[in-house]
Amino acid sequence: MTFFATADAFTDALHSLPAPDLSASAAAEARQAQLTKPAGSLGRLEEIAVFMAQWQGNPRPRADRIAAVIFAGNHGCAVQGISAFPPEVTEQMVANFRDGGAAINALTHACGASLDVIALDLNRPTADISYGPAMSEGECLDALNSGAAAVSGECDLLLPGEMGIGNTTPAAALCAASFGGGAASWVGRGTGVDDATFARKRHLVARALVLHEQHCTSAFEALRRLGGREIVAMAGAMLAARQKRIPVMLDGFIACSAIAPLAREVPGIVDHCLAAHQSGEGAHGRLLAALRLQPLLALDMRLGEGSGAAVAAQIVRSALSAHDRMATFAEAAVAGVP
Ligand SMILES: Cc1cc2ncn([C@H]3O[C@H](COP(=O)(O)O)[C@@H](O)[C@H]3O)c2cc1C
Ligand SMILES: O=C(O)c1cccnc1
Repeated sequence: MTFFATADAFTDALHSLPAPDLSASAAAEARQAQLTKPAGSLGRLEEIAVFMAQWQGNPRPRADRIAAVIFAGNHGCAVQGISAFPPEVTEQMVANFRDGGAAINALTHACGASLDVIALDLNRPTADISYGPAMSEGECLDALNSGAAAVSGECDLLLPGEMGIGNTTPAAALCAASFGGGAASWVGRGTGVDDATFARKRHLVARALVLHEQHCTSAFEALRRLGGREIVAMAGAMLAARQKRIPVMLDGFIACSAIAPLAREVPGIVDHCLAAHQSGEGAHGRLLAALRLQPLLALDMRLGEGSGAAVAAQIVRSALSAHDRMATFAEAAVAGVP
């Protein structure tokens, strides 16, 4: 199904985002004020309940149907040796996801989420971003549409994840093109690369920026030139979720890099997103700050796959359980504020 027929259609969608339902959030805030606890004592759990209410348009929001979707893609630049693992691991991990053996399988099981795995042309890597654009316009649109098509309307919370050996490199390039600072500010150790590989990554991103940075005048063009199919698909899924008012739990550095060019163009695109955690990838803290998001967790995870999002989804479930199940002062006959 085609959600974005052209680059302009994608840009138009980005510039006409639905607003939150403020009557639902006001009703949720009013309920929080009546629950049997001192005001504010559940801290950010209270904010999460109100956040979920305003996007679901429901003063008693639900987290029964949590959907994780992993997008997988391969990267032309991976042949330069920029990961601690070889590119064939992308496809092998897709098989592992389908067999149920990966971290994300265990973590979605723990939080009660469904898991879809969408492999995007794994035998056709993107072009090397240090030599030219990663994708043609048509290829970029295909990836955006694959992402958008993966978002079911029957979903309370979306957890976009990714798998793509080498993808911390295009992710760093997207961050630099979106927020400045150059390669040195954004390139990190990914799967745990040694010093020589780290230097190669920085060099590759610096070259890609020389080639593309001045042409990244729109979110679409940044995604097309510097992204990868799985990264672009996450961006498409995040935008489609917003169009359906489905809240999104952002995972680590790579998931956040997907929304970075969109946020540079329209900062409010992150309003329906929560940041699950601060990843161990060095630049993730800087990226969260640029997106103006406060992570829920800091567990030194640095995996991707949507793993941090699946852990943080349990916090959302806790927040909504308290919001829905607690008694009010009146119901419990507890003396409230005089
Ligand atoms: C076995 C394995 C499972 C993974 N699951 C996620 N990633 C993560 O590591 C990759 C990014 O790091 P880099 O840029 O250094 O290649 C992505 O595939 C990301 O999802 C994995 C990596 C490996 C090796
Ligand atoms: O934060 C992430 O998303 C991440 C970091 C390192 C490797 N893979 C993913």
